[in-house]
Amino acid sequence: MSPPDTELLEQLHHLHEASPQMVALFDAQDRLRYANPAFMSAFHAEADGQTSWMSLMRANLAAGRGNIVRTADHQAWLAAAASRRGKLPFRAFEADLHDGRWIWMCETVDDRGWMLCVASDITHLRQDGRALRQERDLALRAAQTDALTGISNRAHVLHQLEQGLQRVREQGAQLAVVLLDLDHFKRINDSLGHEAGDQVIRDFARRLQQSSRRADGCGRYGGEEFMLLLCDVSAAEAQSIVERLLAQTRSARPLPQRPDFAYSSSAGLCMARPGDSIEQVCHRADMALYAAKAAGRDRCALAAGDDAQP
Ligand SMILES: Nc1nc2c(ncn2[C@@H]2O[C@H](COP(=O)(O)OP(=O)(O)OP(=O)(O)O)[C@@H](O)[C@H]2O)c(=O)[nH]1
Repeated sequence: MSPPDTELLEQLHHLHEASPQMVALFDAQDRLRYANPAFMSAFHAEADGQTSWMSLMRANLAAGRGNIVRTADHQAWLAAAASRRGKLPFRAFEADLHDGRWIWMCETVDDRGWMLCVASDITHLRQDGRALRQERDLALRAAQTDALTGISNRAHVLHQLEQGLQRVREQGAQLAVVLLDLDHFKRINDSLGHEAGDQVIRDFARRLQQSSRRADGCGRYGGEEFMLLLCDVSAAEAQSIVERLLAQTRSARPLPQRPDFAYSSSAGLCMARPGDSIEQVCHRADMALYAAKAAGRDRCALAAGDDAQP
């Protein structure tokens, strides 16, 4: 091997001094013999040739800087870390620093026991992971949300209905399933325009959501049709919740450009039975909605059989 080229070594040294990577060299007695500025600032180290890894770590642990150690017993941690240190020709691991950084530390040990430590700041990887999770959450939310109203879409409210039916089946829970449909909505669209129609749909969606509790579910089922799922209520309790919603809807004036404009909604309510499928329960609620429309609209009708329940 040819003797080291001084110019090359100087260049290497110069780059290490300027690098954001943390570089350090420990001798066979584990004394810090070289540390670049990035390493010195991260670990509050001084490469004076006297400081050992153990004393450096001990000082940092006492001062709450350098590596974060998630155990109260610092002595035991130091002993365990020392016993692992320098035993393999190469080792890489991640570590959290008190300054908020997350680093990837690589240790290379030669056959004389000298150790080169090179650590990279990988905090951005964690942030990238967080951004990815946020994007996934947004995509999931978008897939469950109706774009016009911001409440659950049909697929999501049907998913909630499926879960509700499972609770009815397995736990004997009570679940009221309500289908609601805005009255004469075609007329609203035809006379005031589609944009006004959209405003009315949004107004109703907001009222619907306000009338459902955290455990309940609601969503836009179709164009001007909505579903409300009320948990742990009797038919009579569900009916009074729906009547209240219909009364609020009746007195709403959702169009600022037409302060006299009012609208209404009809509802069909049925109680889920153990063993009901989504189709069965929706069919009964739909029949009840049809009955509410036929009886003059702006009312809540109970499905046959549910009207006799207390
Ligand atoms: N503005 C608007 N209109 C919609 C939307 N989705 C569906 N519609 C309209 O809603 C109307 C529904 O009309 P119909 O099903 O005939 O019922 P209706 O006029 O409400 O009458 P009843 O239900 O019998 O009281 C249709 O004119 C659809 O075009 C929407 O997102 N925005």
